[in-house]
Amino acid sequence: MAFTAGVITFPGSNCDRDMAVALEKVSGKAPLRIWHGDAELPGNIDFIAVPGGFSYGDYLRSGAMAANSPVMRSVVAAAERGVPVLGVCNGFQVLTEARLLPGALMRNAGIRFVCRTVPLVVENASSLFTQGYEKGDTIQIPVAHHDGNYFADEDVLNRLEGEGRIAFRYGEPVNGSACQIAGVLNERGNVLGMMPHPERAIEPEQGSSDGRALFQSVFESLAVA
Ligand SMILES: NC(=O)CC[C@H](N)C(=O)O
Repeated sequence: MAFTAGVITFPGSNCDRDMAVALEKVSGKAPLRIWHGDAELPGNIDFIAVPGGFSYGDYLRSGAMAANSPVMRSVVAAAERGVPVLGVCNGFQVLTEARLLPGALMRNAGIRFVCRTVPLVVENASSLFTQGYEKGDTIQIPVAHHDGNYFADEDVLNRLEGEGRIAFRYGEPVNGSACQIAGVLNERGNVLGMMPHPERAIEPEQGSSDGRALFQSVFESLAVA
């Protein structure tokens, strides 16, 4: 496919390569690798992935320092132009800290790092990221985080619910997230943040290939855009 995707790398990112491999496997084209200090994104960028990891060692708050890096000003501008942006795990934390998504990711309710494959229920199957699923599908996707406990005030939670912006919910208790929220969309629907890692569930050898449909959805939506 003729799309230009990009994967951002911050100091401490550790899922950027996995994300790049997943994007290449699904689209057939290697994404650009973009460094956090690059203030300019290529003008032809069609899709941006903000990957997981421990940017800046999770100091201050997970994602807080990365959200203030030069590249994020361009990511925010691209999101405002309608470019699809996916934040996974630490990427989700970065997107909330950059105010592209509402709410915050707090320390897991059980205090421990949670690392296992969990069931996710697809709540919105009409977004550009989730149109490859059916509403109500339960998919198996790995999580690996200590700050995945989604928090937002009641007004925000009601809005997210009412506007169909909860993309995924956990199918079982994982980290204490409000309303079991695992992934949320922005108002326009072109930014998705999720704690589980779809890039780690691309091929059966990984234990699940349920994440593949998410990337396929993005590339298919770019094809008709
Ligand atoms: N895998 C990750 O992206 C980890 C995210 C974050 N550093 C946390 O543990 O909450």
